[in-house]
Parts: sequence; structure tokens; C-alpha cells
Amino acid sequence: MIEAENLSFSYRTGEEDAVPALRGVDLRLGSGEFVALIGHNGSGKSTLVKLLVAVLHPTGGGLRVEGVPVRPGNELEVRRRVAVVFQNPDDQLIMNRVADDVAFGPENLGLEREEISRRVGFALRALGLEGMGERLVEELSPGEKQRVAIAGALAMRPRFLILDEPTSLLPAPVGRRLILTLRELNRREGMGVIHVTHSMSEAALFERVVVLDGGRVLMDGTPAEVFRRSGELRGAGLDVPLAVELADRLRGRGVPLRGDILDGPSLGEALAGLRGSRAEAGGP
Ligand SMILES: Nc1ncnc2c1ncn2[C@@H]1O[C@H](COP(=O)(O)OP(=O)(O)OP(=O)(O)O)[C@@H](O)[C@H]1O
Repeated sequence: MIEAENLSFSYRTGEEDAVPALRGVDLRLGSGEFVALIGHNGSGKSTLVKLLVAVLHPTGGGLRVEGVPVRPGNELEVRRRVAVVFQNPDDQLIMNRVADDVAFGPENLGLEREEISRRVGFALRALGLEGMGERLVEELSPGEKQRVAIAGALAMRPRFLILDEPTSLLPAPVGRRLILTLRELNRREGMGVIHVTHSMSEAALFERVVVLDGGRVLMDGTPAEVFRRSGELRGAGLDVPLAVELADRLRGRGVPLRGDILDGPSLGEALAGLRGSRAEAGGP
């Protein structure tokens, strides 16, 4: 469980000046949840991620990760429970060979050789990288590098895996496949996933969506609950998915679309339902 209570953080920029980045965030995330964290530029997403892995410490309120308070001295205990993957895998990949890179984290945990090799095998398989252990990292595609970075985090066997905009440098279909892989891992391993993104269509793939705005939690709910508040989302500088936008406009013109519309297929279903009910009513 991650528990943030009235969590605040300000960057010190000078003797007196402080930039408030988080302003009283209350949030509870259970281990095993599959969550998208979304917000406009500067809303505080990266600051929250850095607090969650104890790169920063709260300047107000409290933050606990699986019962461990995030504060100076507890960094290693926190990082045993939470692993993070950043936007650009080139910043994170250290070793030349794929298998060595994935083994790097577990080696630093001081684990036995056998356990390390078990974890490397598991992580490579989980990310569809089996047979690639001997490859040189520099020869991989951006999508493959991102998967190696995630495999490295996974080999630490964290309770939570946090991904800070991991798809922003990938083509959309590759990013989508990556999210489906994460979903699979979340279901199978019960590992909590917190995925930071700017993209609402990506957020639609998660169970829970937390929207940050100006360092505060603006919304927290299922994608359907969040997308229903499309006006507020736009106000927070976020685009709703095209299908949600179209459904809003159609409903605004009196078209009685049923159900929650999150994406193209659910809009298609609602439109098909409309044709069905017209046919039943004997309409054209
Ligand atoms: N090192 C820093 N020093 C001073 N202010 C900072 C620093 N890093 C971030 N900020 C400020 O803190 C606020 C939150 O920034 P943060 O990077 O957490 O937002 P974000 O939602 O991750 O944005 P983006 O999507 O652009 O990465 C912003 O006002 C930002 O300008």
C-alpha cells in the first residue's frame, strides 16, 4: 500500500524562494492496483514519482510505501519495494549486454547467483525478450530498450512498478503493446503498476485513473468516471480521447448513446445499439 497524507513538496530555488509542486495530496494505492497517473505539464507527476522512490523527501505531510515512511535514511528500504522506469531507457541502461543489464539490480541487492539468474530469466520471459540476453543493448530498437529497462526493474521483484512516461518515445502501437504486457504482469504477479502519461487514450487502458492538476488530485476514479468529466479535463489542459469527444457532441445534440464510452470500439457498440433500438421501434 502507498499512503500519501496531505503530501506536499516544494523545490527550494534560493534562500527564500520555493516552488510548490505538490500541495496536499491524499492518495491510497493498494499493491496490485493498475493505475494511470495523468496531468498536464507541471502538474506534479514527476515530483510525485521522485517522492515515491525516495529521490526526494516530503516537505509537508506524509508518505509511506508498504509501511515505510519516505524520509532521509529510508531510501534503500523504499527502493526494495518500489522500482521506477524513466522515460528514456538510455538514461537507465548501464551494462553492454541485455542479460547483464537486467542482472544489475538484483546483483546490487546482494542476492545469490542462482536467484539472480532465475530472476533474469523470469524478467526476460515476462517482457518477451527470451533469447535476447546475449544481445548488445546499443543494437536494440527504442521499444526493445524500453522493455530491457522494465525487465531490469521487474527483476528487483518490487511490490510496485512505476513507469514515468515510458511510452512517450515509442510509436503508439508499441506503447499499447507494452501496457498490455504490464497488465498481464499486474494480473499474474499481483504487482502494483503506476503508469505516468499525458495520453488519455492510454489512461483508458487502466483500472484507475488519478488526475493531477496544479499539484493536487483533481480526479480519482475509473476511466469511465473520469472521462464523464470531460469539461473539467479540458480545463486542466488534458485532451479527452476522440471517441469520448464525439460521444459528448452526439449526446449534446440529443443522440441517446448508452453506456460508458472510452474508446472507438465502445462508441461503435453504442452506435450499433442505437440502430438496434430504432429497428425495434420500427424506425428507418
Ligand atoms: N528541479 C526543479 N526546480 C524547481 N522547480 C521544479 C523542478 N522540477 C520541477 N519543478 C516545478 O515543479 C512543478 C511540478 O513539476 P513536475 O515536473 O513534477 O510536473 P510534471 O507533471 O511531471 O510535468 P511534465 O509532464 O512536464 O514532466 C512545476 O511547476 C515545475 O516547474
